[in-house]
Amino acid sequence: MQLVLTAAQMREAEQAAESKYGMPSALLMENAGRALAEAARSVAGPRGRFNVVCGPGNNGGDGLVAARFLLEGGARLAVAVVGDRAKMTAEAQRNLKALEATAFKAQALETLPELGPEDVVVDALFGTGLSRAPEGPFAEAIQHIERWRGAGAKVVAADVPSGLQSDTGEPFSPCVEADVTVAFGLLKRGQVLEPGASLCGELRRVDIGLSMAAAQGLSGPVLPLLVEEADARGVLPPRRADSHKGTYGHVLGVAGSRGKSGAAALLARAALRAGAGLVSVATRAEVLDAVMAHAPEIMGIPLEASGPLGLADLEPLLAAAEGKDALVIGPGIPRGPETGKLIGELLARVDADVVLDADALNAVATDLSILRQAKRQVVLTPHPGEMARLTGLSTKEVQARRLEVAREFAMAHGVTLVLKGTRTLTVSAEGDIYINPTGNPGMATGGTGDVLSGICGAFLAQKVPVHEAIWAAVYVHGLAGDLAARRSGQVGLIASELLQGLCDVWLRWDR
Ligand SMILES: NC(=O)C1=CN([C@@H]2O[C@H](COP(=O)(O)OP(=O)(O)OC[C@H]3O[C@@H](n4cnc5c(N)ncnc54)[C@H](O)[C@@H]3O)[C@@H](O)[C@H]2O)[C@@H](O)CC1
Ligand SMILES: [K+]
Repeated sequence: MQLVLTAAQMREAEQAAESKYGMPSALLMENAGRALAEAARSVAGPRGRFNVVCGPGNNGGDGLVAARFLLEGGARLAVAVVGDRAKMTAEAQRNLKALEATAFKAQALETLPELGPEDVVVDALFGTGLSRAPEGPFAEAIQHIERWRGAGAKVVAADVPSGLQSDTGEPFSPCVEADVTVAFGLLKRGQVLEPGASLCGELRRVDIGLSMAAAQGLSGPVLPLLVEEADARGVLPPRRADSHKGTYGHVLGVAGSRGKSGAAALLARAALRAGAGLVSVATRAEVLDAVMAHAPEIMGIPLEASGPLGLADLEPLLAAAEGKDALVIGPGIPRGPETGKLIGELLARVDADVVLDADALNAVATDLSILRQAKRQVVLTPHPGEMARLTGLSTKEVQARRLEVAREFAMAHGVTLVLKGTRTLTVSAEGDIYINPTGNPGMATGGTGDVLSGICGAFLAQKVPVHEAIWAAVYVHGLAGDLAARRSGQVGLIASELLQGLCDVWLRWDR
């Protein structure tokens, strides 16, 4: 897991490094610039040359340090300092002086050489201190960088692609698009939230000597965590030689209806592929055969009442839930006026963790107080539209404040919340935020949500503690999509291919 900070928190950490731990910022900058030079070298061709574009702040200072190291290493390079030299920060000025202590001189932007495919641009115009849209010479500098990139040069950004807002991931216009972004010390929000994450290209975090203790007790918003592959890989307990199907838990899916039997099948098959020992599906009697036709491993429980799910289904569902380790309610269910009440009764009485998805979310939106009455853990997996219904906000408002909206809801209602979308967020009932890096736009297709709910159910049934089970399920789901897209392409990807993708995940992890 990687901590993700705001620009203000990053400044605070840097100040703490200096005042509490004796790491002067000049030394941090030296380390940052050196790592930046190494990254630039790593993407250059054998005869590559370097254009280093520096701004007035400490980001420019990093660029000047990098230039000094590149020069020392014998690289062919040109450096431009954009803006008024008199307004540069003291650290940047000092590094300009150190660079120009030799015969080497920084030059005007317009006089930098044109670049081609072997070459590299170091973008050190703005970092976390960017406060408004770049204009005048700064905008021109970004246009130069874009042109060189268009000609095939690689762009290596110092900390943040210049023009990107490091707290939100939203770009100003213009904004640099980088091939590699070297993140100094700790990650910033704009590097992991889209569209910022894409504008960063490959993100390489480097240590710059910032004491990790400096990241403790920072003020401001809670620090989200970026989930990494090693975290997700370690979550499922190893399969012991002497285990049996009971060891891996029994998932009950309450899902499907006429015309939507596939939702139940995807949920159930995903739960099986995610390692659940047994999977049962409770659904309207008339569609049970259709659901079970998808996989002989599924066990079926017919719900004999008719019409939308309601209180008439309560007793059969309570009986079906006996001895189950996790329930997944929602994909493809027939929703009616009593569905929310039914779910409330189940939450209060069933002795298993419950995942609510799809129409189950819409059903509980009218009375959220039932969430607090739950006997065990509750997990909600809304997409932004469902989140809007749950909160009474517009989808646009949800998307504009994803972290905050998700966290407020999870804490207010005591649930684990998965807010789907690019960079899906998982928020624990305690308010811890996990940002997911896996997945791709090919997964924006019907049924992928049903697969996710099945994976969540399977991990819970395998007794993984809820706070880990869910961010791990989200990670695995996205990775399954990434691996499946290698066969089908993003355009061709369909939800049932995520099931094979899940197997690819287990093979990749030797599980
Ligand atoms: N403070 C430290 O100890 C360290 C800082 N580091 C670097 O410092 C960066 C942050 O440095 P700064 O806070 O100096 O900020 P930046 O270097 O990102 O630039 C901000 C400067 O540009 C000005 N500015 C902001 N937006 C502008 C615009 N649109 N047009 C024209 N001028 C604009 C600001 O007034 C300020 O002078 C980090 O991203 C990182 O690269 C690293 O060297 C590591 C150590
Ligand atoms: K930059």
